[in-house]
Formats: sequence, C-alpha cells, structure tokens
Amino acid sequence: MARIDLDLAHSYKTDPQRDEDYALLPLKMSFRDGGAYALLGPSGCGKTTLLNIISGLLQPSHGTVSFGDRDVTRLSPQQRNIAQVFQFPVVYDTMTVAQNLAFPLRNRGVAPERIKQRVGQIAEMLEMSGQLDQRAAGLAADAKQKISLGRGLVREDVSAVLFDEPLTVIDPHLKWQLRRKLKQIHHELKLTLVYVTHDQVEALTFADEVVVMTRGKAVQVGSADQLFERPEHTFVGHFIGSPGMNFLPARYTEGRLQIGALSVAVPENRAEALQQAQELTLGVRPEYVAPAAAGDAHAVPVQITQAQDIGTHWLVTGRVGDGAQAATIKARLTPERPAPRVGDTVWWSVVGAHTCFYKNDLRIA
Ligand SMILES: Nc1ncnc2c1ncn2[C@@H]1O[C@H](COP(=O)(O)OP(=O)(O)OP(=O)(O)O)[C@@H](O)[C@H]1O
Repeated sequence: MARIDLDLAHSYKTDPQRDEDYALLPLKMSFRDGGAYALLGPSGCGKTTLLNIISGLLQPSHGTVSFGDRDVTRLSPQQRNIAQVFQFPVVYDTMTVAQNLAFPLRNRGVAPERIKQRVGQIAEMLEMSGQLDQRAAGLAADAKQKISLGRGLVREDVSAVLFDEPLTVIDPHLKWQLRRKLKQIHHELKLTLVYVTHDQVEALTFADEVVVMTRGKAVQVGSADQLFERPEHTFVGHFIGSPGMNFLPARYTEGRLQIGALSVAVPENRAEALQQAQELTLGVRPEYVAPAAAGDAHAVPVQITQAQDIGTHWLVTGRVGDGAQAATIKARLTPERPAPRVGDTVWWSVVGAHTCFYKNDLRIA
C-alpha cells in the first residue's frame, strides 16, 4: 500500500482552451495510506474520470500521479497494483463463490493454504460463508455484486481498492447493511479505499474523508462533521444536508449585516473577517435556524409559506424580506406548541456560532 498523490488536470479534448474544456480542473490532492475516501458529487462532475486516473485506466492530459515516491502516471492498473469494483458484477458464472473469491490470489501465485484462509475471512465478512460452494450462475444480482466486492478486497498487497458506485444493483435494505459492512471491513483490513458515489448518505457513512466535487473541481476534502459544520464552498453547503444550507445575500456595514431592508447584529469575533468583504452571502443550515423573540438582534422576521410535520420535527419554509429582495429560508424545528402556521410571521435567529459567511462562493468566516 502507498500514499497516493495527485497533481494534475484532465481534458478529453486535444486542445483545451477554456475551463469548460476540462473534465478535471487543476487539482492537488493526497490520499493517506490506509484511508477510506469517497468522491462525491452530481453526475458529470468528474468522479469517474478522477477514479480512472488513479487506477491507470486513464492517463491525465496534464500532470502526475504518484504512489509513495514512485511516479506511476504512465503505468497500467496491473502495474500500479490496483483492485477495482465496478457498478455491475464481474464474476465467473461457471465458478463457485469460493473459486471466484480465490481468483485474484491464485493469479498472483499465493499459497493454497493462505488462499483458503483469506477466502474464508472475506466470505465471513460479507456473510457468504454458507454459499462458498455454490455456483455463481445461480445467484441473484446482489449476491454476485457481493462476490465482486469480495474479489476487490481479497488481496492484501494492493496499492488501493477503487469502487465505482458499487451498490447500484443492490436492493435498498441490503445497501444499508453493506455500507456499514464496508466501513467495518475497512477498519479490519486497513486497505486504502476510494469510493465513487453521488449519494451523500453513502459517502458520509462509508468514508473517513469525503472529496466533494462539482464541475471538475474538488471544492472540499473533509470529514462528515467538517462538511456539515464548516462548508468551505457554497456548493458543499447546498449539496450536503437535507435540505441543504440556506443562503441569504447580505451586506456588511459597521458591525451589522443588511439582509435586504433588514438589519441584524454580528458577534464581534466574526466582524473582523467580514469587514473586508462588504457584499457577501450568509449561510445557515436549517438545523441551526432557531426561533427567536420578536426584535432579537440576531434574528429576522420570516413569513411562513409551508410547514411539514416529518415525525421527529417540523420542516418549515418561510420568506425573508419583500419584493425583489425576498429570499427563501428553511428551518428544522423541534415539535413546538403551537404548531407553525402558514401565513404567520415569526422571528428566526440566523446569526450564531454555526453561521458561515461566503464571498464569491468561498467561506471567509
Ligand atoms: N470518454 C470521454 N470522452 C469525452 N468526454 C467524457 C468522457 N468521459 C467523460 N466525459 C465528460 O467528462 C465530464 C466528467 O465525466 P465523469 O464521467 O468523470 O463524471 P461523473 O461525476 O463520474 O458522472 P457520473 O456520475 O454521471 O458517472 C463530463 O462532462 C463527461 O461528459
């Protein structure tokens, strides 16, 4: 295994001119030896391109890929010693489950005793011990995909195991189990894992660190907690969370924020960073919008436009400000008496310890 360092850009065009010509804009990133990473972002943001560049299926048009202190940019997946698991099962139907799992080891000339031991270990982790002697041909799609996962994980000597949306064919209940299982397997096997997904729940349950991507850019690499609490880019605030972060255009003047015609106070410890910015965007997660007393210095009046009871809490949508300056804001509120009513005007605090401030999409405070 090795630390993976990327310093590259990629365009599928022969003569890229503009940013839009790049599937990956210049990026510099490292994957720790033994870490579990997810590449997360919407369709077309460049996740698969990045994964294929790490594996060696694709060579970057610019820059380098290094494993430890070795430049592997021009090496194939075999030469890089990479294991891969794809969206759809890759298994030999005529072989048994055990033979399928053993295949990558037998190919490398591993001793039969060790193969038996390792296949047994992987099968147990994937809860397939009872199916070892069954032929793969008779198995359902999700059992076959479990074999693919097992084949990806069976070798101990790989530089990394790469997964490209591996749970697509798995039914929702088993998907939930397998996500947890993969995390547990990672702790036991200590392999470097890189996992592509567009599903934030999948990424956040599986990975120690998530690389959030949009339009060919990795905008933040962080733990679930960092991405939730301190999104470094407005895209992260918007993409992570359900619903995502609220954003309100604001202007900073003399210790106060003007949000449309409204004015709220800013704590002194945040003011210094905002002074330079003037025009900025306030970001606050629906979880941190809190009911406040009318006239509270950190709150704004909100007219409620929708209130959904979702069991453990209310998801309430409201409007801040009027006319062209009106903005939508959402809050997750714990069950209250009386219940929020559409049309009512309430005061919600939007400035607190969890509030973030952005200039040109980047966090400044
Ligand atoms: N072989 C190719 N030739 C030309 N353009 C490509 C090729 N593969 C991908 N692209 C383009 O590169 C960009 C990134 O694609 P990529 O498949 O890496 O994104 P992704 O995030 O993995 O998306 P998805 O989740 O839909 O697979 C997209 O604009 C896509 O159209």
